[in-house]
Amino acid sequence: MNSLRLYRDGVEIPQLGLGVWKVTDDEAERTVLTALEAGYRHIDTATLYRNEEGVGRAVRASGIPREKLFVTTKLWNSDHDRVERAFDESLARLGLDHVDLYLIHWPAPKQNKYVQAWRGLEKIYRDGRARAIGVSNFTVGTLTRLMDETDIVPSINQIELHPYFQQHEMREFHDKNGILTEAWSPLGSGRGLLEDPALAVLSDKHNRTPAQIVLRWHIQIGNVVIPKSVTPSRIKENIDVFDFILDREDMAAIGAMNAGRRLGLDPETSG
Ligand SMILES: NC(=O)C1=CN([C@@H]2O[C@H](COP(=O)(O)OP(=O)(O)OC[C@H]3O[C@@H](n4cnc5c(N)ncnc54)[C@H](OP(=O)(O)O)[C@@H]3O)[C@@H](O)[C@H]2O)C=CC1
Ligand SMILES: O=C(O)C(=O)[C@@H](O)[C@H](O)C(=O)CO
Repeated sequence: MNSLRLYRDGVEIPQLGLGVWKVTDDEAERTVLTALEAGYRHIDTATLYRNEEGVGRAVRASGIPREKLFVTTKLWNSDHDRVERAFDESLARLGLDHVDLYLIHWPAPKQNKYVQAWRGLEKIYRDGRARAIGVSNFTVGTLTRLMDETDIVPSINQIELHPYFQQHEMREFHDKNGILTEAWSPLGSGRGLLEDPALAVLSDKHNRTPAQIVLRWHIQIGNVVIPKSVTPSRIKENIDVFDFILDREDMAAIGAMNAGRRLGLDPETSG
């Protein structure tokens, strides 16, 4: 499994992980165990997903040493002014004494508490209870304010990113500031991307599924990527993307799919 270096102090994040949004707590236990057995070592959950307990049960049942696993969870919008208590509640639900990555889930600019929330994550990081800290759904504006007003640069920004919504501006800003880009809804969240004819051509060329083509594209442009599936065959298929290469023509064909088509909420206006 490829890893990307997450932080200056050497924390590494597996480049591909399993996302579990919209997975029930019971389903999450089975799904995460299937993924760990398939070789995944990185799980992405959140307080919002209401499945941290199931993720924790799977982590313990797997028998895999904790230090071999990378667990991310996220601070929800309503907890921006109670960060340490919310973090303790997440650890308790997960049954863990630390997480590998803690994220602010959304900046929620209308409530204007994300700078205060980040200071709480800085303390959790300094106390060693999160090996790394980052953000999600931050924009150039909210990231710039965070970097101007606080001490630690976020290690990662998890944003909506897939062939229909390629986020060039954000990826360039991240690269300039040493922030990793992590792609949420990397497969287009089951809303038609994988049926795009351009992917069928590449699928035939490489004898790989459209999902594997898309995930390989993410890997080759340097994204951390967290596809979700509760289907065992797909969970296995999605991690089987490290033994083929998309050539320049293939990458250009996917690049041409960029349509500015956002599928999720707009960080500028939501929360
Ligand atoms: N920070 C944030 O605000 C957000 C974070 N996220 C994170 O990103 C993760 C991934 O995004 P998400 O929106 O869940 O969706 P994805 O883009 O990962 O797509 C998941 C959908 O694609 C289907 N699918 C998965 N693999 C395949 C395959 N190989 N072939 C065909 N279909 C496939 C799944 O079906 P099935 O499960 O039935 O197999 C599901 O319907 C989330 O789970 C969450 O962890 C997501 C949204 C927002
Ligand atoms: O809330 C929704 O409908 C979404 O679009 C998701 O982005 C959700 O807000 C979320 O943050 C999942 O991580």
